[in-house]
Amino acid sequence: MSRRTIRGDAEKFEFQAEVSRLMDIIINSLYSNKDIFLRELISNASDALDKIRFLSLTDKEILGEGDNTKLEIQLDKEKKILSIRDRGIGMTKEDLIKNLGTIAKSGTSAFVEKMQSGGDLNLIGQFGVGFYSVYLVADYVEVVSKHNDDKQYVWESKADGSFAISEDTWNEPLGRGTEIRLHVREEELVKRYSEFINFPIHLWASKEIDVEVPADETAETETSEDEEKEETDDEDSEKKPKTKTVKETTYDWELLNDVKAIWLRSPKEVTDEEYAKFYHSLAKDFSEEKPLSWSHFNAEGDVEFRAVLFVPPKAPHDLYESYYNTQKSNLKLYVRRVFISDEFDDLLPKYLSFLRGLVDSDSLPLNVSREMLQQHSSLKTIKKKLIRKALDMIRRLADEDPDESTDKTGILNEKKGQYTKFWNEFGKSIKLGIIEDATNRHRLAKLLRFESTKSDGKLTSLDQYISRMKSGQKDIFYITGTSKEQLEKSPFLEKLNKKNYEVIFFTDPVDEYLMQYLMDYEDKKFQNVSKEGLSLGKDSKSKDLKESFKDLTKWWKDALAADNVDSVKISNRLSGSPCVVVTGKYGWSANMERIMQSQTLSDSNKQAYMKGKRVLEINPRHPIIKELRERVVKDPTDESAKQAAQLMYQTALMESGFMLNDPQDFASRIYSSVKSSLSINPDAAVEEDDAEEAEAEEEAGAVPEANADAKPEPDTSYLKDEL
Ligand SMILES: Nc1ncnc2c1ncn2[C@@H]1O[C@H](COP(=O)(O)OP(=O)(O)OP(=O)(O)O)[C@@H](O)[C@H]1O
Repeated sequence: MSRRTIRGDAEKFEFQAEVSRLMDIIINSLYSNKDIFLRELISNASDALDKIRFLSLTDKEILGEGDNTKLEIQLDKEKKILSIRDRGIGMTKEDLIKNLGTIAKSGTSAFVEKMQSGGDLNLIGQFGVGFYSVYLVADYVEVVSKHNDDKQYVWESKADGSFAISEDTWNEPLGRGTEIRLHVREEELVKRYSEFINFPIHLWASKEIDVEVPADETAETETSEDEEKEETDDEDSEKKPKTKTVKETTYDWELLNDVKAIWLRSPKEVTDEEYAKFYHSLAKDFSEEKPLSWSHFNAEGDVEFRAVLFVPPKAPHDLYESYYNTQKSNLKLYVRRVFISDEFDDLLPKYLSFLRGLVDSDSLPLNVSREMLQQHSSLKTIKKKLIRKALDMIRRLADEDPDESTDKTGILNEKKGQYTKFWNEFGKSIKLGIIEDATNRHRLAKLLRFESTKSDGKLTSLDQYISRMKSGQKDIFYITGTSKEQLEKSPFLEKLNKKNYEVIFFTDPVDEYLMQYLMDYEDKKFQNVSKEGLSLGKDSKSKDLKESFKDLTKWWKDALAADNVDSVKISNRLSGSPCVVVTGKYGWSANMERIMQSQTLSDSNKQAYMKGKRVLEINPRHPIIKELRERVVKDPTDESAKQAAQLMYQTALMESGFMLNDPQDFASRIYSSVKSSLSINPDAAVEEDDAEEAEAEEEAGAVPEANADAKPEPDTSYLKDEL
């Protein structure tokens, strides 16, 4: 029995606020692709069937008897009610309250936000709130559910901020499972989305069939003249009993899908289109975009398994949010064709958690608990092979991309630019891989891309860098900072650019961590050009220069005693700038210091320790430096030389990417320098303004406006946890 009003005696509940907002958006949406609700419901039904099948592995009784043992989905439609029934695990009263309304998942508000900024409703399943898409087509929904541990209940809602639950005493008992009844606004129904669901889906459908019935008198008189003529021509026909064919409507369950397991087929027989469709149903990603790549293979030997891995076309919205805190793998594990879990975190390392796919193994036992399975020794082997295959697949993406090849003869094709696309979506994962996976570090480093002083605005690789190295160049040079534009102007690049050395730009905060782990590549060491140890070949004059600036460097070091400067040296990296501040080889770079200071929770003791030493490097050919040397040699107590030296140091700190400890001190030094260049008396005071003072007193009582544009702190929590 169905109705369109909420039962009066039902227990009423309010939807959690975010859920209610989400439903408002959905019910008022003008989205035309409304049939997505069906795939969400079929996918939920399939999940519920997976759950009961998994439980039945250890407890056969759980499936019950008769029809209850049939793991299937049924679609039925009468007038304006569409119902989808599964014999899955079902929901208890508490499940109904929690799952369908009162507990907002993390995806709820993320999805609401996305929708408010014009996001695509099609992505609803990826945010874990697919159920609510039923309100795209229905204005009243009933969920009848029976779980083995509870009685049968009905959940109902008109998406008006509340829902109601009643014990079900009027519907036919379901035995076990869930029936969702949609009271649809318009009549619509579809057959898609059922492909790749591993349970049979039956549709209660009407069929027109031809039936032979005896022809009666009236029928005969209605025959057309032509037919009559034919009949009289054909002598024999007159002797047969007269019958005619009429159309009759019958109802029956029609099987919609052919429950095939794509991974069991030979990769040669599966078309690209089938892989793309399989990916879409696996990832609940129903955008038009195809996966970037896939790998379908059969591993033999001690441990046997089949697997299909996909690189999605886009990174999920929360890929790097709390990267170190969540256990999330996107691989489905099957044992001998039976779905076991999609929460197995030990199949792939974290950094590859962006991959989608499934593994089906014959080498794992079926009748053990998930925990026991997690310990099984074969898993290690599976994981190792999966990583190899995944990295091969990513490498292939690069190899097949004509943009990646140095040989420019490659013809235009659809693979063009695909590695850049991959890199923009998942590059950070490759970097995290280099940090986390020592065994595959070299393989992952091959996949690394970056811009450099010679990459011409494009991405380039370490192999390409090496192929361009100057003869005699031993190290791979790089610099870190916030943007390429800022780094291009850095004084650290002056000499390197002049001498035509290539320097890599690393501008992602994670790059600083990356370079602590990536020490060398193909026997070449990495050298941060803002750190000590930069060698650009022998300079024959360096010894003499050092000697001739000894007075200045010693004097300057003493003058900066309070500033923690380790030494003052002649620089080999400067051309146009007078000086620069270099950090020690093993301490933090200026960029790293800035990153650490912006992290609210970072430990200040550790900061002081890691800051490492600072070296002021001076350009012996620069006129200011030459002048300073002369003055210092003449009179080491020269006050204006001291002032200038301090100001030069602070300016160099800034230019080298450091944050100043005391910006006020710096500003007042600049102002006195401006005064002297304008020939103003250094003691000249600022005039008083009576009118301004009076105004200031008046305004003191006013409430200041809140700053609505205040920018939130960047989220670097995933990095915090790394340390
Ligand atoms: N047919 C069903 N049988 C049993 N439980 C169900 C069924 N449909 C929904 N549920 C429960 O309700 C929850 C919410 O469903 P919803 O579709 O909104 O999210 P989800 O299934 O977790 O994610 P997704 O949207 O990706 O399918 C599910 O997690 C499940 O616990």
